[in-house]
Amino acid sequence: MIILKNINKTFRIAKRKSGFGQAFKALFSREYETVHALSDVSFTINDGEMIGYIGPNGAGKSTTLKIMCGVLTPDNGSCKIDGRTPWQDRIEHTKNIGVVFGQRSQLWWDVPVCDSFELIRDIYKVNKTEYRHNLDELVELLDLSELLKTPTRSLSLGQRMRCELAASLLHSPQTLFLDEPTIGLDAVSKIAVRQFIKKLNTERGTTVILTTHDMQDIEALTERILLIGKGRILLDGSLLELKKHFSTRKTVVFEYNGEVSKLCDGMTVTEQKEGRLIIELDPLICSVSTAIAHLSSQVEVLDISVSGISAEEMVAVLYKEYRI
Ligand SMILES: Nc1ncnc2c1ncn2[C@@H]1O[C@H](COP(=O)(O)OP(=O)(O)OP(=O)(O)O)[C@@H](O)[C@H]1O
Repeated sequence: MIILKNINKTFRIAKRKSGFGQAFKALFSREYETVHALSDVSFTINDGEMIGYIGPNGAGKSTTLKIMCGVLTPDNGSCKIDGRTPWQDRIEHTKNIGVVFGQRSQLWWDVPVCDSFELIRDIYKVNKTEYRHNLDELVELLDLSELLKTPTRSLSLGQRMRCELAASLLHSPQTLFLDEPTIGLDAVSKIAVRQFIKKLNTERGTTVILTTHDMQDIEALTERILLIGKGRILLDGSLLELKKHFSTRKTVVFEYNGEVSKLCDGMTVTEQKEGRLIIELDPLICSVSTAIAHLSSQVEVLDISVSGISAEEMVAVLYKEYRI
């Protein structure tokens, strides 16, 4: 279980004006400014949950993750992960977590992937049987057999990300922190990585904390989202409930034969051509079933699809609403 209570973190940054004269002056007297990266951040995550931790650039996501991993110490507040304080019980804590930072690598650049894995086994002191079992499973699930003998520097981004995921899981951690795990991946690799994370959560019960700007990751993986903006937690809720709350309209696409002569109140046409009609519905005025009945009475309906707000649209609304 992860419990964060009133975590604050500030960074002190040296201010420097441009120009050689100012650079020289800064050698003798420096001015500093304080950045409040996290302000009173509190939340609880239960074992086996998969959380989407979202917010705009600079909101404080990576800082929170680094505190939870024990890399950064907060100014004050408490963080307990399975009863341990990450920055105080670092060795014991590290044995129980896996971390993937999409922009950084934990693999040794010039050595074959399998050698990096062996080094990780040594660092984490994973016993041979457990290592063999985990490696076999990960090689199969992530399709790594062709990659093990390749040096990391020769891997494509998607191949490296699959190896990074495997590296973070060789010691069977109970909690996995993922910071933008699908950044820069092509569509096929993204789907493979998402499927793997989902499987890990359902089959091994691994707790997953995922930060991403890719709302398709959120849509595919998480049921609960935590929204952070300007260092403060602004919202903590179920993705489905949020979507329902923000879904003030529905989009219905009709494929049909014939002539649509009239629409009813609450329907707005966004596109109409060659037997295809896309309408936006205001559900308070016109329900989906009313719209279907109304159009079916005029034309032969061949196909219908209904969609609500996407996670992407919802997050755009949220960011606007909270002015972050
Ligand atoms: N080491 C550091 N030194 C100084 N300021 C920092 C440091 N790390 C983070 N910050 C500042 O803290 C704030 C939060 O940064 P953080 O990296 O946590 O944001 P983020 O939500 O992960 O952003 P992104 O989505 O762009 O990765 C930012 O204003 C950032 O400039």
